[in-house]
Amino acid sequence: MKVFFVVNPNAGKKKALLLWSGLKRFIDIPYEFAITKGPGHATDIAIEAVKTGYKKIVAVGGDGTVREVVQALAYSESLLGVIPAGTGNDFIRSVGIPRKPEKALEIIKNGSVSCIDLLKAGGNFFVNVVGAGLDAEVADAVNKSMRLFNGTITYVAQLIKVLTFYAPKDVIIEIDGNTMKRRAWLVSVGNAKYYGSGMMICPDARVDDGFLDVCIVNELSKAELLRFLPRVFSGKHKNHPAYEVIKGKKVKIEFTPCAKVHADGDVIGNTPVEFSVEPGALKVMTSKV
Ligand SMILES: Nc1ncnc2c1ncn2[C@@H]1O[C@H](COP(=O)(O)OP(=O)(O)OP(=O)(O)O)[C@@H](O)[C@H]1O
Repeated sequence: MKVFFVVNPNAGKKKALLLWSGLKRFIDIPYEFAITKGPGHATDIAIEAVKTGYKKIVAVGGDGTVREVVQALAYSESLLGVIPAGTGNDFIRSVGIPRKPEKALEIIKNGSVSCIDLLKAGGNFFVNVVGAGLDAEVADAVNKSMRLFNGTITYVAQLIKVLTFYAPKDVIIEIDGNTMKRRAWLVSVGNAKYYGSGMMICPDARVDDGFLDVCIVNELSKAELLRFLPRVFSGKHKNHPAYEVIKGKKVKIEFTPCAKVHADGDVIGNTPVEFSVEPGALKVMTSKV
């Protein structure tokens, strides 16, 4: 079965091409590849590869590259493979794809196939976590910042800046027709567990359970929030009284005043927003789920 690799040279702070050059000598199966030329190109390449009949399409990049390739593979018979070459690589953490490129290549050659769910919003598919509120506001500030320092320093600096003006907001959340009102810092909707380079915001989310995990960080003081957030890396935040999880298939979120919406850390608009789960919509080459 011939394999097609979609390589994003911009991924991993532009180190993905070097990684790909090193990996090529380990590929002892028939394959073709293409290098992306800019945002959105990975989707076009993957659509063409599916049309041409390739059954295994491999994203060589980070979560952004995976997302672009997934737009072409959702509900198709073609399998997604991933060679992690990005910065955060959050998707592979949830589906059992190894971090080391050579080991991830083994999965492409001999791995098993898992059917996983996708998140859908506004006609687009997402693999990890979407949501609205504080985290989207911080993601926006980070993406617009000069990024003079490493990821964590930039994130913490922007979080502190955002906290000078941002406060919890009233939110109406509708999950499968049931409406609830909260005052919350943020609402995350997880297909998978991780976003933001290893933050386990939805620790109980499973990519193959047919449900979304709606995770709410309810109102707490700024001082308590700053103690809460570091615990998200280990998942220990889930026992905090301000944290709440509800599983569902269709979710509507409406903040007052409106809040920014993110998908895997990229701002995609403002609330109100609707998300749904697409059960088993993607076939992935993996060692386990
Ligand atoms: N040739 C290119 N030049 C510039 N940008 C590109 C090119 N090809 C793709 N891109 C864009 O690069 C962006 C970053 O890719 P990706 O998310 O895979 O890497 P990353 O940000 O390093 O990893 P992660 O999302 O896991 O942190 C994507 O938004 C994609 O659209």
